[in-house]
Amino acid sequence: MAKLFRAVIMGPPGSGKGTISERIAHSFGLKHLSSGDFVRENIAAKTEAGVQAKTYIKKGLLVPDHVMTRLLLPRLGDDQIQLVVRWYVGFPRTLAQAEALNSACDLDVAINLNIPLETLKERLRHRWIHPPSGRVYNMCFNPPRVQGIDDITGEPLIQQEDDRPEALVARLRHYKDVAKPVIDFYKAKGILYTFSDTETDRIWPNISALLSTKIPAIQTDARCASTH
Ligand SMILES: Nc1nc2c(ncn2[C@@H]2O[C@H](COP(=O)(O)OP(=O)(O)O)[C@@H](O)[C@H]2O)c(=O)[nH]1
Ligand SMILES: Nc1ncnc2c1ncn2[C@@H]1O[C@H](COP(=O)(O)OP(=O)(O)O)[C@@H](O)[C@H]1O
Repeated sequence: MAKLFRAVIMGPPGSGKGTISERIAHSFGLKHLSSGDFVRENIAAKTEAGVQAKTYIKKGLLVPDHVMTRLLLPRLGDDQIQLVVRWYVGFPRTLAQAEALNSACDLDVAINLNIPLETLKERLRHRWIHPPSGRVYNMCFNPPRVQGIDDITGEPLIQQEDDRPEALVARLRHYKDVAKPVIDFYKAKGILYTFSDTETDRIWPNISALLSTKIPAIQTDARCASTH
């Protein structure tokens, strides 16, 4: 059986999970599953879970674990996401989710982004997204070519409801409380890699170097395993 590479990227809202995942997708050809995008798809499609999730997101709260795990666990084995590499963004976010994921599969790497609070607030004030694709822009860091318009499709960009300052402070405070046990969980497993900086451009080379050492080895194992 081919060995899968499985990784998660964790960090508070605005820490760069989406931005770094785009770079990983581009450099390593790995697709990812983003729990935030998935929640937003369910809200837009008005599924039962989406309707439930919306009430929490509007208040800047996490969606409860039983809703998240019911939504996401069936998708984690979805081969359309990736055959050899699975990359999860924004999940798990609580210890209960980490334990649920752990009983479904083993992870190889857990990346933890540690970014100062003031930097997060400043970034999210300027964040604009293209909901259908999940593409993220920042009016200072990576602005679209035309203000308010997605570069690829020409469709309008929006500011997310939960990036409003009232929801934001609650989200950032809550993140800190729930993330600590998850970080400790992965530290105890010996797979935690923490990156601290105010700039994605300074963090990215270190993440890229880490993945270069991990992914080829695992993909080589996978090729060997599949020939025996
Ligand atoms: N100024 C600045 N903005 C950044 C940097 N890295 C990411 N951003 C922007 O900050 C916002 C939050 O990043 P995002 O990847 O969406 O974070 P996530 O919530 O963790 O997925 C987005 O608007 C990004 O374009 C950076 O190094 N500097
Ligand atoms: N794993 C999760 N557990 C609980 N709620 C989640 C999870 N992933 C996403 N959400 C909900 O969806 C919202 C948007 O998620 P996301 O796009 O990852 O944004 P951010 O990292 O900026 O909070 C979160 O603020 C939260 O309410």
